[in-house]
Amino acid sequence: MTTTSPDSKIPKPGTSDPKIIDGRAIAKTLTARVAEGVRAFHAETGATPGLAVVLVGNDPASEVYVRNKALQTHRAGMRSFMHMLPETTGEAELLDLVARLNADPAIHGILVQLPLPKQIDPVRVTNAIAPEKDVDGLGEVNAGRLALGIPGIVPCTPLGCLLLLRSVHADMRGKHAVVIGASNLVGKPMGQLLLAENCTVSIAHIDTRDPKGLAREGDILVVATGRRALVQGDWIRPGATIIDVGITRVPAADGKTRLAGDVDFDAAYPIAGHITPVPGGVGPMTIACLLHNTLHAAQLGAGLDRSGLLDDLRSESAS
Ligand SMILES: Nc1nc2c(c(=O)[nH]1)N[C@@H](CN(C=O)c1ccc(C(=O)N[C@@H](CCC(=O)O)C(=O)O)cc1)CN2
Repeated sequence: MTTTSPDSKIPKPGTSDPKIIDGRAIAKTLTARVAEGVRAFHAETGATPGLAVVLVGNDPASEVYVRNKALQTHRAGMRSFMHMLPETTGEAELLDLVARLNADPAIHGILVQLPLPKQIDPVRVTNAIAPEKDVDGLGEVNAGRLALGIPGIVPCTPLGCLLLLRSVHADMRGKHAVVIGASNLVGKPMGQLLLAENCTVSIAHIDTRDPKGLAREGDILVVATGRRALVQGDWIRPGATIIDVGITRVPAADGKTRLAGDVDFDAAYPIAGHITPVPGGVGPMTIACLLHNTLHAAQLGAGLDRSGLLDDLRSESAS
């Protein structure tokens, strides 16, 4: 079970601290708009968007994420198709399932939960998903479209981070955005999205000589390394906006576990202008954006293009 540490200074999301970017609240608004869009889609086409989620193995965190994805897919009025495969599944077997899902007209979106067991190449699998059903946006077609600035499906976590940033920045033009972490899942697509906002973008990775010095230059700092509390107060430019993508389960004093981010929240909070908490920041946005991408894929498949949902999420308070 997950709890918040009793001695943490992290204010609870929803307590209306203007410094805290409340991912749960923004995700709730997006999810409600997706549900409205699903009803309209059904009224117009008679069809219901369907999402297939594939989990290979029994990683406990992945099991929680896929269960939440199925639950929220149902709540948004869409159909959910779960495929739970054993840890020993071979790549050919998984590719065979992906091919069947590609051919199934009831399925508009396909997501293969990451990480995959070591005998399976994640790049080969994500590239096997039909680009129009690739709601994770991780295949080479959608990744290429993002890099070229052509409309496509955008990966869920970076898209969620962008929406959180837009809730506090009406215009990001000219800001120096520093991304710590260069993964295909978050860091690289995040860099592309920030570039599309006309930010000056730096991406730090494992061989970057002075990540702390680079981070201190950032008006915007997005941290996605999987290294708990890597970013301390002296990594942060005063007034910067901090987006913490990290989620690590750590033992808590009461014998349970709690979630911690890549940013030391208590050290960063007094220095930052705006900051996301963990939990309650980026995580809920990942699932809300998955629902958005599934509806969007269904709309495109039916010849309807209604991608305007996201633009409505700009906050009136953004400056
Ligand atoms: N194919 C993919 N695999 C993975 C992705 C992805 O986008 N596509 N992202 C991550 C995990 N992830 C979604 O799959 C994810 C992570 C966290 C949350 C979330 O809601 N977190 C909550 C806390 C939930 C809890 O109590 O555990 C929060 O931060 O508030 C949702 C989805 C890796 N794999």
